[in-house]
Amino acid sequence: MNIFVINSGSSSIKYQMIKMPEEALACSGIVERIGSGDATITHNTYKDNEKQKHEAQSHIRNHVEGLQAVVDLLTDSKIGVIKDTSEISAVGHRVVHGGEKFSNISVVTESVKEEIKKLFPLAPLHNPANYRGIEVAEKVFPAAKQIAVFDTSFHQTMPEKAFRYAIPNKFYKENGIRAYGFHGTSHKYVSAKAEEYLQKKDIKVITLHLGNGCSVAAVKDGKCIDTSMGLGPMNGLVMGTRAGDIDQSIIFHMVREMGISVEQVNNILNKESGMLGLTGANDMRDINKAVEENGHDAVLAMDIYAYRAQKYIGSYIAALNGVDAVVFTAGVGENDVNTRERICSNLDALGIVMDKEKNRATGIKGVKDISHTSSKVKILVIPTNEEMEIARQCYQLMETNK
Ligand SMILES: Nc1ncnc2c1ncn2[C@@H]1O[C@H](COP(=O)(O)OP(=O)(O)O)[C@@H](O)[C@H]1O
Ligand SMILES: CC(=O)OP(=O)(O)O
Ligand SMILES: [Mg+2]
Repeated sequence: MNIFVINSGSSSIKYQMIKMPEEALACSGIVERIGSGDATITHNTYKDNEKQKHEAQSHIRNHVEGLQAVVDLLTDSKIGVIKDTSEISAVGHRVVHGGEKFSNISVVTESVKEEIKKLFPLAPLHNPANYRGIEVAEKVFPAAKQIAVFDTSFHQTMPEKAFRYAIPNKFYKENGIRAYGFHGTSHKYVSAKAEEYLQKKDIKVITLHLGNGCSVAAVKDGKCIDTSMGLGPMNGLVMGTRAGDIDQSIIFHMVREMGISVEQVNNILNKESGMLGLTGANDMRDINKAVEENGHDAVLAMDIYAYRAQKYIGSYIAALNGVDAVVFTAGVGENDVNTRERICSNLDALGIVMDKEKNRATGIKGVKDISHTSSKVKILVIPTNEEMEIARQCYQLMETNK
């Protein structure tokens, strides 16, 4: 069974086609800079685990044209992996916000789409793009079942003391204001991998998803008990362009005293803050370069980023009453040796000691154990695979609904 997984962003579409139950990746790719006039498609096909890269530049005005271009590659006479779109049984969509309605994956119906739409204000960078991805896929893959997999689902096991805010009850009861948490598909995937790697059940794991968006989760017996993101994917860790935790009075100060509109403040906190606001760059590769050149802003920004992560690790050790493993994942977590080293430094009192050489070792596929022999806690680098997790869940749903 072919499952096509879509992670639709505001100006990009990431996709993979996975054959299930073999879990064989047939192709993957990304359409970037949609609507800008110089959109690119990077499309990879896989044969005997060998990756072949095909790059194309194209005028792609919108998501419909983007996905249509991908379909042309999927069915291409030379590099195609299917003959017709009807060979795709299901399309799995990453949907970032599922609110309290969706603690599980869901076949897309008109009412599911309405619910996703209602959540636009809570995840303005993500849900509108995810919704558009669904609408486009319905046109491009009319024979396939459309399935939504929510970032929030994995966090629905959090106890009320973790997800409630200390604000008047009516805001929760009448307006659903609570912490939901995000990147759940990734936290679920890597925490399960940690269990598998340690060959131990019911372990306590702290998972750090450090990508463009960053979040940390405390996972006990495979269930999330707390996470750093809240009502929307804004708070918690310092991110590429998002501030993470701030004092709320900053917002009132900006609006009342500085005359900045609420909309602008939202934009500042979501798109102009985090590492971008502190250094002028949001990609850790550029910031690492600036650190090497002793740029003061870059060094300070790295310190702030790592210090925030350390504080969450400490508080989640308290929440879990101990920890067996700390897991790094996503673009920064998997690749940035300096950031991992900063985050794990000076945590020996908590039983966390990194082996710096193991941390810098390259060429290891799969799980990388970077803990020092003296470390009580395992420190693991585990590549996330949100698309595979989505494909697995879609396959299970298709099998049970047969
Ligand atoms: N080799 C690398 N070294 C350091 N950081 C990296 C490297 N590769 C990617 N990154 C970081 O990972 C980020 C992207 O992470 P990713 O998980 O792919 O994000 P998203 O899924 O949110 O787009 C980049 O912005 C960059 O900061
Ligand atoms: C929820 C979220 O922040 O997602 P991303 O990291 O893909 O931006
Ligand atoms: Mg991501």
